[in-house]
Amino acid sequence: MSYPFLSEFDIIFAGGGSTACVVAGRLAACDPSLKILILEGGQHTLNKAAHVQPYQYFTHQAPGSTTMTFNVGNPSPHLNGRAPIVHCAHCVGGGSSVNFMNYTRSPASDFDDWGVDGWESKSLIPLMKKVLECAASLETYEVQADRPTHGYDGPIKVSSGGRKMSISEDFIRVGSKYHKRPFSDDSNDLETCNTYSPWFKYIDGTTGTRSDAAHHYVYNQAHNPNLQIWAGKRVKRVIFEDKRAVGVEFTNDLVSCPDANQSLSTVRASKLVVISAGAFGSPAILERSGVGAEAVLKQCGIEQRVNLPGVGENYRDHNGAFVPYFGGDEFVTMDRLWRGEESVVQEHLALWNSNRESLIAQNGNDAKIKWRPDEDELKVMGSTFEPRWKEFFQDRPEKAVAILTVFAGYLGSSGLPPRNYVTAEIITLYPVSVGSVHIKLGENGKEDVDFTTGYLDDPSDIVPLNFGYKKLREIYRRMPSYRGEVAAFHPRFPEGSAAVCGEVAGPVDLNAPDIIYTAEDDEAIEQFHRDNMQTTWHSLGTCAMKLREDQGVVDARLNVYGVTNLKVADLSIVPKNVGTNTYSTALLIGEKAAMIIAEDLGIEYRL
Ligand SMILES: Cc1cc2nc3c(=O)[nH]c(=O)nc-3n(C[C@H](O)[C@H](O)[C@H](O)COP(=O)(O)OP(=O)(O)OC[C@H]3O[C@@H](n4cnc5c(N)ncnc54)[C@H](O)[C@@H]3O)c2cc1C
Repeated sequence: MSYPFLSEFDIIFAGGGSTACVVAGRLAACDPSLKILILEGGQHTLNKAAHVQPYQYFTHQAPGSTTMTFNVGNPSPHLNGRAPIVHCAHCVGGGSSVNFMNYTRSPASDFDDWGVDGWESKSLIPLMKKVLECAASLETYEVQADRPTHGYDGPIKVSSGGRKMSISEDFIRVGSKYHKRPFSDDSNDLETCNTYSPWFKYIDGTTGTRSDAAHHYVYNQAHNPNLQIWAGKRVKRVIFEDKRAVGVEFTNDLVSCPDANQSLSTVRASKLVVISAGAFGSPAILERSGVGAEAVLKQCGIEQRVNLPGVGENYRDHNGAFVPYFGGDEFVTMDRLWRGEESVVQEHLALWNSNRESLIAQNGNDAKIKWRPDEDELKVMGSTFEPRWKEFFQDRPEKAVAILTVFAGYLGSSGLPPRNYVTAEIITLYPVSVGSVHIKLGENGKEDVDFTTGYLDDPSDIVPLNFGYKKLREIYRRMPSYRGEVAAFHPRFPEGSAAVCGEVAGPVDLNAPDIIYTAEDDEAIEQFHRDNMQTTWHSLGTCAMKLREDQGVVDARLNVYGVTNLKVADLSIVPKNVGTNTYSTALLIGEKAAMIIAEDLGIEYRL
């Protein structure tokens, strides 16, 4: 069948998020004559304050936001019947344009665990720092000089952000004393964990702006007419001639352009189609193109082109809980800015425009521990976690069970009274539970999503959350800014319990006894997490790079099995979870994908 193609490009990217921008930007820089098109469902982000000014990151989660897609999961008995909502980005630059900007890297061994040729840590580390003659590194690490695993000449800037938060300094000081863990100034060296450390950010230390993939890989090549971004365009499916991908079909995106017509257009790709629509978008495009499991396609009335039952399976995320506390009035938090108090915003904008030592270049989150339990903690965590500890963590000192941190400010959308808050956060890093994301035909005959998060399906997954709640509470109780718990957002402890929450005058002594929790209290914490645990926005794995017979979707060179001229490049290819906030992994996959594609197309890779 032949199609009336609108125009022709060498490479078309279906989706213009973090990874797509890296790949497209690198290829365009290597060969400016290459005709590249990025089709992105969301809108442009170029120089828009909500994307460029770091402090605004949480605005993207507001109800009605058009820069996010709100994916509603199926109700789960492990979440007390709740249907969890997992957001993903919907704008040029994808997650890199809306994320919290926390700079974290996984242990090098995570990549070795994938077991995929060419993706071992020894092949990937050179992409993070400049050791390859032909390539620049992906980051410029502004916080410390001469660190062997960091890069110093890449487009993505890593700094400590604007004005430092004293609450985070207290977290490191109190945490390391009370929790008896050492301090380290770099827990992102691909190995170190279990230390109290500063948490650096994807923020340019000179300009105070977000270091996203859109501005730093693609928008900065606006002089090249061969690199085009068409925003507000939703890719429906890949077009094939026999088994060869030759283009894509797209329409106006209903969220970005609600009034535009919904007619379909096609563009031709003479060399390659790269699906880069993230963990939700990429499997959906494959399934709409007839690549996937028979039952899924049949339910949607789509003719199967390639039987790939792994498409949409292997969904993974990290598990998070955000718990607010009252903070002392005399401490600096992000609350007044986040509430939009005009005088404070103007004051900090003026600072930002002059010397950048401003809260505009902050996310309120300057410290963390990548935590591993010690013997005593493991005893308290009990037998439900023991098998998981022994099988995965025990002999691997570089693998953390969770990240514990505090935000200086209330990170939530409930209208709390205007005062100072601190939010404690736990992110568990290698949950066992796995979910899936597929398209389905909704009751109205329109396409819908059939999304199972898998959250807390495995009994071991809730244990670190429960333990982390108690540990973070003990740490924060000892910090100078502590003024008690915002009870409505904590577990409902029974009346008379020593754990009952509420406002207090100030912190307890560093050596004060820990709160003793009864079995009933523990049950309240368990129920709290089943009712409230949430995504950490680290969705991945749904087009896994594995052997085809092992439910793989792409091979080690990112080719989709069973067809030609079609690759996937984004976090959906990650076969096993990574112990990190995932922007670093998306950047790395982008760098690696660019080299693979250049090699495939015979382009000299020199930057
Ligand atoms: C709210 C939030 C906070 C985060 N915080 C951090 C953090 O602090 N630190 C960190 O390291 N990581 C963080 N992350 C994670 C990180 O940003 C993501 O893991 C990463 O950006 C994913 O990259 P990707 O290329 O796989 O997908 P994305 O960047 O999500 O890109 C996919 C793109 O494809 C587009 N798309 C989807 N379907 C279609 C279609 N059919 N047609 C056209 N376009 C389509 C989407 O609109 C999107 O722009 C956060 C993510 C979010 C969402």
